[in-house]
Amino acid sequence: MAQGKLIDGKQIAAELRQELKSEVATIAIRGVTPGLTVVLVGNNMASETYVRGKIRACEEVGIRSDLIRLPEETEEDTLLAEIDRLNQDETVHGILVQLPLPRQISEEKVIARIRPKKDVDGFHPINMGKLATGLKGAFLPCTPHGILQMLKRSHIEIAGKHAVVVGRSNIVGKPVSLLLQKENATVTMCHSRTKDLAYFTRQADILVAAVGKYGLITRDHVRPGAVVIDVGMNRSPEGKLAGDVMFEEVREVASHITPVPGGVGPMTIAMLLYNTVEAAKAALDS
Ligand SMILES: Nc1nc(=O)c2c([nH]1)NC[C@@H]1CN(c3ccc(C(=O)N[C@@H](CCC(=O)O)C(=O)O)cc3)C=[N+]21
Ligand SMILES: [Mg+2]
Repeated sequence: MAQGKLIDGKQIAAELRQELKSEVATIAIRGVTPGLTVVLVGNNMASETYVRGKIRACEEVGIRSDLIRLPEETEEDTLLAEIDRLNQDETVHGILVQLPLPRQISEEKVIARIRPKKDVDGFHPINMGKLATGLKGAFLPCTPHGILQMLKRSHIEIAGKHAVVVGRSNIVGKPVSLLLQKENATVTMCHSRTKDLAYFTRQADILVAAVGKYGLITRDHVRPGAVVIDVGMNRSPEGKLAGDVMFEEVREVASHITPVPGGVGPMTIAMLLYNTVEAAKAALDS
């Protein structure tokens, strides 16, 4: 049986971290250590895992990381005041408030409060707006940027190709479609209200699945030879970490495919480090 090539996000992310490590060393000569502060509110099991991964990755490349833990019942004003303090702190180049937040706190308000220059997630409306209008100097959101890096470093051509994005979230679907358009792909966006999803996905040269629904993309959704990027983070019925794509059967028709775990996730973290280093460099030059 034919097998699509694995796009090894874990491996590519490791390469990126090595590149960033030498970049950090160069900045250190000028007396600055890039600093990332992660704010974690409440007790979310998945968030604990992700935050641990981010902090370990920072250590590896020489980025100083701080973790601020706030209790589940934290009031919105308390968190906003904490962000104000971090906005003022010159040793903090990047601020990341781990999502989701407890229900009493508006994520929208919190994201808007972070200084755009420290918004290493790329979620602030200023950064999103810059991306949408093609203005320079925006932090690119980490998952979409990571996907682009995986495609480029796997020598997959984007220009002129039909990219189909399933999912329209602010964090992945919308920004990845903008980035793919910028790279001259023809982009189709699908979502939960799309009728006959397979009709659209079967036309994709590059298929990005970013819905968060186990088993959404089957062999029947994929054109032979397509490149398949799986952004989903779900549990299979057996309790294993799995994406939106039925990996084994889709791999038999795809030319390239990303696994879960070991695909998009590690790239997201690598691009967070990248943005933090960029933030520190920008602070040096200002
Ligand atoms: N402000 C904010 N920024 C984020 O970037 C952000 C967030 N909030 N909230 C949650 C999501 C999720 N996310 C992941 C990052 C890495 C992996 C990752 O490295 N996953 C590993 C597996 C990890 C495991 O074993 O569970 C992998 O795919 O190989 C997954 C998920 C970042 N997020
Ligand atoms: Mg909320």
